[in-house]
Amino acid sequence: MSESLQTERKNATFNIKELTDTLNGGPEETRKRKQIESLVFNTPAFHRQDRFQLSREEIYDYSIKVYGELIKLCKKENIEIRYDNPDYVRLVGCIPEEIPVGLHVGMFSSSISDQGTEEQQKKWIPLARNFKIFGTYAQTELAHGTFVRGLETTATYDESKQEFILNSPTITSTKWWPGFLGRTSNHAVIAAQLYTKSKCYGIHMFIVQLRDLKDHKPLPGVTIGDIGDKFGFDTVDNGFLRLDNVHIPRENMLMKYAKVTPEGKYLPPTNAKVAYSAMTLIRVVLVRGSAKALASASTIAIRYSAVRHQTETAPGKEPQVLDYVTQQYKLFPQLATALAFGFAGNYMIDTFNKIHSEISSGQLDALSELHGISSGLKAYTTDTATAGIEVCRRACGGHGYSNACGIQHIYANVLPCVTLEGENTVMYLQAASKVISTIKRLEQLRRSGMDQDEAWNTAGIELVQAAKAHCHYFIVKNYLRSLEKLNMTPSLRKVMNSIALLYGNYGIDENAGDFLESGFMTGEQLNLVKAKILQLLSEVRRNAVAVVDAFDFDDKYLRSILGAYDGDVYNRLYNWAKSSPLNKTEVHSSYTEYLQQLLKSKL
Ligand SMILES: CC(C)(COP(=O)(O)OP(=O)(O)OC[C@H]1O[C@@H](n2cnc3c(N)ncnc32)[C@H](O)[C@@H]1OP(=O)(O)O)[C@@H](O)C(=O)NCCC(=O)NCCSC(=O)CCCC(=O)O
Ligand SMILES: Cc1cc2nc3c(=O)[nH]c(=O)nc-3n(C[C@H](O)[C@H](O)[C@H](O)COP(=O)(O)OP(=O)(O)OC[C@H]3O[C@@H](n4cnc5c(N)ncnc54)[C@H](O)[C@@H]3O)c2cc1C
Repeated sequence: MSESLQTERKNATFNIKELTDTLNGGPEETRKRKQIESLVFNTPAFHRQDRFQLSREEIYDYSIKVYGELIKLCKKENIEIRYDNPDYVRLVGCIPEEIPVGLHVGMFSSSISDQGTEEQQKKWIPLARNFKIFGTYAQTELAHGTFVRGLETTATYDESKQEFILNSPTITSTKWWPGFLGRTSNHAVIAAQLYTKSKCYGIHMFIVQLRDLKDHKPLPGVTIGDIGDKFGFDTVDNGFLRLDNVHIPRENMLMKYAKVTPEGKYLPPTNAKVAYSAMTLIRVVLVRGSAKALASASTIAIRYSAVRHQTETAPGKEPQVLDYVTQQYKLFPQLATALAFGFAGNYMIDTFNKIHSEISSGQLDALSELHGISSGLKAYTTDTATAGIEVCRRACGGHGYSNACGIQHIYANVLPCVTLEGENTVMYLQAASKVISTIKRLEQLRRSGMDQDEAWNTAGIELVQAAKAHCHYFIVKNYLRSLEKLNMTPSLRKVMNSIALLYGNYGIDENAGDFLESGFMTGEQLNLVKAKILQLLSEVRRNAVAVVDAFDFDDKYLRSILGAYDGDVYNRLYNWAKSSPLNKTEVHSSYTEYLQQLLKSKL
């Protein structure tokens, strides 16, 4: 155990277990979480020491093995695999890999339970829940992702056979990106333009079988595969799919809201946007996911900064890098942001569950509001978390560039979230319409003679800025309100208040121009904010390691040599390097192949 970390933990002014329980929702919640997590951390199949030295194919193979182990574990422990089952959420939450269950449960099954009729749910949900089928959610195409109304895949109703014919009419209509589509899934919920009696009724959702359940071979008319290597998400076979007049029964159209009768008559839904519900759920989940990812990166960087000593500030005195104010200014706002986003994630899940039950009972009024806030917060938290995670990685210096750091994999897994489930710029624009000052700008542009679309596009930059400000304001307000509601001992409350004040003041400092431009604050007041930040950094310094300890991430989840709980960084780093496949032999074969000839040649 690193002496520096021991001292940090001894100096803490609050009880770490109390904060862990507070963040988990109480001691009983902590107990349940740790009990469930121990199932994963004590199962060797879920962990590979050489995970970051595998090829793409080996990594995919490993992810499918983990998928199978997870399903077996859930069956053995009688944990129902539903996105609204807390034990299931705890279980998948401690597996730091993207595995197929996420899309199968979070989008494929949830689309059917949200938009399928009773009969359709009775037929398909048990098959999905018992993993008799593996599903994904195939909406995005090669040429369209954001513009859902512009998707080109067609579903044409054939009255004589009472079937839909699914077709990819152009190369650009090829489904492209859906997770676990390329090799894993044998079914998909597919978004397609519905045609009946030669009329188009827009995007609707259809259950389509893609592969044979006996030998997993693609069915006739189905061309399917992996889209190739990516920036990250290397466990995921994001796929492509082309459909050549694939016939499905009429009953495979999700018909809780919109319907097509056997005679081919289209019956519209009360709200066309209910078809988009699966996207909203994932956006809500991504808010909490961003918080967890930033908390993980903060844990690694702050522990490492407490262990790392660098540069003499006085003869013979080499301080911890965590004592440098610049290091504190990098890391403590990330820690504060992770806490703020955690509270925002809790709010979003509670709000989603409340509105979701209203929507399920047919009350659709709050759908638009839920869409606006979930889109805005998804964009704001994923943008901010990815940037903050990279700040944490850089704060680890040279070792931050080694895969032994562990932050790279957190970053690579969060980075696509700024695009998937709605490209962030476009998502901001879904919350901006609620911000008054921007509306005034739009009205001014309209008065100048522009039409709505032109005015909207011209005001786009301000719209996005307004949406970011709106989300930031919401997160600060929710953070303070959440702290007020929590029972905490005075010592813990003092620490949490300092961190919350740091988050608020840091946000003002980061956006000082907006506060000056709007006349909301003067230069003098902004200087007070800067002074307050310095004071808060020194307050947080004493407890920073203890606060990240309270997140209670197991070393097996963090997979970080720099951020391990015992802080034994240098021995671990040396052993990790020695285990690298490149060091298997004293002399690498390339020597005899190439270098030796070079040495001998008469160049
Ligand atoms: C861009 C918009 C938001 C709007 O598109 P548009 O063509 O401009 O307009 P529209 O379709 O006629 O809609 C305008 C209207 O529809 C509303 N709306 C839009 N989306 C939703 C929603 N989700 N819930 C509830 N309401 C929604 C909007 O608020 C508009 O309402 P309004 O007419 O103003 O009252 C929408 O199409 C959209 O969400 N695009 C992003 C596509 C997306 O998120 N794709 C995700 C694919 S699945 C995925 O990435 C999974 C990754 C998971 C993983 O890998 O783990
Ligand atoms: C790792 C990963 C996993 C994914 N998984 C799935 C999945 O499981 N299922 C699925 O269906 N899809 C999936 N997707 C696709 C994802 O949902 C889309 O990529 C995403 O919705 C963005 O759409 P796009 O790619 O068309 O980007 P585009 O919209 O083409 O974005 C390109 C640029 O255009 C800008 N832009 C576009 N429209 C507007 C506008 N109206 N106003 C202003 N600017 C605009 C954007 O801001 C962006 O800067 C996945 C993608 C990734 C990266």
